[in-house]
Amino acid sequence: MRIADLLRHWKRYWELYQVSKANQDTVFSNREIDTVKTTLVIGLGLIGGSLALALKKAGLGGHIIGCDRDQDEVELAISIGMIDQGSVRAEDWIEQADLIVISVPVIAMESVMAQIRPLLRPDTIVTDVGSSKGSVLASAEKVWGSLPDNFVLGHPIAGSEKSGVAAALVDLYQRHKVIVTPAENNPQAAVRCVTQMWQACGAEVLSMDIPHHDEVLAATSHLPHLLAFSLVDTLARQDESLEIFRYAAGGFRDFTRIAASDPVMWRDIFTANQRAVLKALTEFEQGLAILRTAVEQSDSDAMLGIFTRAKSAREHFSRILENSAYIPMQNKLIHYRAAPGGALSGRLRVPGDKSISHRSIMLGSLAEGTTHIKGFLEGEDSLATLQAFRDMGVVIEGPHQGEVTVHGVGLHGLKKPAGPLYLGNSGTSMRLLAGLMAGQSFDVELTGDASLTKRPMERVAKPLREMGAVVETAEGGRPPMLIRGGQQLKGIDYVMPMASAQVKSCVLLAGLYAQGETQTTEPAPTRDHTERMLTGFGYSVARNGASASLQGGGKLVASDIDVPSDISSAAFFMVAGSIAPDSEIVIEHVGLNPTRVGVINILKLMGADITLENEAEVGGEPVADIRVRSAQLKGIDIPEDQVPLAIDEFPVLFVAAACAEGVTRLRGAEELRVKESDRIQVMADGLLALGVDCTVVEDGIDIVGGVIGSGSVHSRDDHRIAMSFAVASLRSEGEIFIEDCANVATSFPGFVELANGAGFNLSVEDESL
Ligand SMILES: O=C(O)C1=C[C@@H](OP(=O)(O)O)[C@@H](O)[C@H](O)C1
Ligand SMILES: C=C(OP(=O)(O)O)C(=O)O
Repeated sequence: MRIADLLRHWKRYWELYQVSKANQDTVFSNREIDTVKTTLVIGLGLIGGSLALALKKAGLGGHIIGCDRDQDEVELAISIGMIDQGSVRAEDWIEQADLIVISVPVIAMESVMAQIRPLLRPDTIVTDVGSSKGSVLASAEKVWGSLPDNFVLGHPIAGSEKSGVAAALVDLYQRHKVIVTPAENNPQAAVRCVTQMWQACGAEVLSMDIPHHDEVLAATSHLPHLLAFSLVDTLARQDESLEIFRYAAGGFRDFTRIAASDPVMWRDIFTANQRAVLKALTEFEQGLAILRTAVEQSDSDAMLGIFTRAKSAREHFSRILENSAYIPMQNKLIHYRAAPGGALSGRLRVPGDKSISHRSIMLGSLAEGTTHIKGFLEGEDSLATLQAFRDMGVVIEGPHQGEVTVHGVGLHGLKKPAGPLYLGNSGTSMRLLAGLMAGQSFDVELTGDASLTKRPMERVAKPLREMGAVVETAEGGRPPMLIRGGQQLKGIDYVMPMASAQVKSCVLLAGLYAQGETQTTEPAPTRDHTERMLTGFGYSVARNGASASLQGGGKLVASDIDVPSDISSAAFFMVAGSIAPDSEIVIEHVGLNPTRVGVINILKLMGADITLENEAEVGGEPVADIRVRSAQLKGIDIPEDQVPLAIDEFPVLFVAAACAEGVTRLRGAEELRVKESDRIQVMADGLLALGVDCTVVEDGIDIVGGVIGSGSVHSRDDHRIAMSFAVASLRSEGEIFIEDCANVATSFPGFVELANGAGFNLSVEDESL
């Protein structure tokens, strides 16, 4: 199994976990576990013993009886209060048990089942703890002919290298996962009972089918154990006195801890899950052979590729476990509580520009040579782009404090990814990648989170099809997008129906792979980072008024990139510094590309006190420090030509409008309705909840400046909405509670710390699972 597959499995775990979590209330509305008066645990090892302890502690399972083939273990279990009664003869207790848990090694399951069978009441619920489910099912089928209705297979993933009653822990299952693998004939009530039993022990219960379970476990648990056993054994054989272990460093200890696990149990597991383990082992051997060749040939690129991919996968995996990665965004539940008031002061630097960060990875990957990037935005959106290129075989080092090194593979060097490219919350990633993927030789599927899945993709699919690409979308032109490889694209002259830099960039990037000239003409100027960066990478782009064009078939030459701070992130502090009384701040090194400065123009028209200092040009993009002082803002009619130049800044501009004297009118901004949320409606809902008078129209809004009250607002999956209401608190009468703010990490990691450092008063409430 490849790393990408593993990650997908873990992601699936989380999805399943979400489902099980969501079902939890329903599960607990029918408490089958409460009807259990007698529980029989057969096998008092670490797993069975810990279960008995946890059930006792939870006061569930009624009378707990424990059996073990070792009389001493039974006596010990009784003496420490782990069980109420017990013996070495399970058959003596079967008839009285309402719930039986078979927690013996998989190899012994069949004989225990044979013991149970003649005495089992039809209404008794049975479950097991075997770590390979196919073999347990096979044993049950051998004993009963088919799996009894009330036998629900399960597997707690909470092993340890220790075993026996003495090793049992009352909290072994706390925050551990248990997988149940229900069969079609299992009644809901039986599945619920087993689920409730594990949940009562503190476990998170997931559900999956048996073959899937066995493959996931073979790859994530059985294979690592096999390798640890083998490595230690190999080294031990090399040096009979075991002298070598004296010098063993932490790496050896970390890697081989699990080689101290119970040999008999593991022999049984490998016997029971033989097929899936061998499959995982074959894939591992293939991976190892590739690495071996890389080492033999001193192939530095190949080694770096493997190591950086593995490092990023491992970090990603850790973040999943810490519940902080973007992939399980839906699992993160963070709210902001914004206390009213505050004056801002000091100098601050917001993170790197998101649009430029995306493009630096894309062009760096497709260039010939190595691209060094500084100031890269380590936000989830640009990291999604980075991961997508790693998934297509590009070696990317970093990011380490904003530094990234991309080992370009050339325009035709990408490899087919092992699965769909997951782009999280990021519209830019999906639309720009769609253009690039249209020119590849392989098929690709582009997917994203719930918010991205609602966004329109037909706007890029249509011109791509005109170029000869084969693009499928889901209903209504939404993601996922399936892009078929191997098509010869031809250049088109595309007159864009909407002002969108993403559409323009998509078409131009597809144009790199097209025969002849590709031209875009936009109805209004939009950000031109693609055009600038292509030029910086040695690819000629002709620009003529609203049109940009390029010839297909050229090449990109690696170029170093210094990403300026993101004006879209700086905008929150521009508005904050303007509306908070007695404030003066400097936002350093902000990118001031003329196609992005609408927010400054609009705020100045409203009377903001904004001045630029230290103006310079870095890597083809103008930058400056922005000084902002408090000012009394006034309502204006926002000039329509500024709309595309400030497209991402409107949520926070609406907050400025709410603090201004008079009415601010916005028109020609229907594009706001198809961002991460419908930004017109969602902002209006929040402003109204805070007592601000506003009226929504199809393409804009009228906001009457006045008093911002207090209350609760919702981000609706949109980072910029969350941050905008945090800014509003600087002038609110009371506290603003902002629901669902984890998405802020897509564009502005560290927002809360930076804002509080400047004078905000935000606290974070974490309701993550
Ligand atoms: O090209 C880009 O990097 C972006 C273009 C804009 O989207 P549209 O092209 O949909 O307006 C903007 O909203 C987005 O945050 C980034
Ligand atoms: C619209 C935005 O981003 P994207 O389209 O990339 O999701 C944004 O960051 O405001």
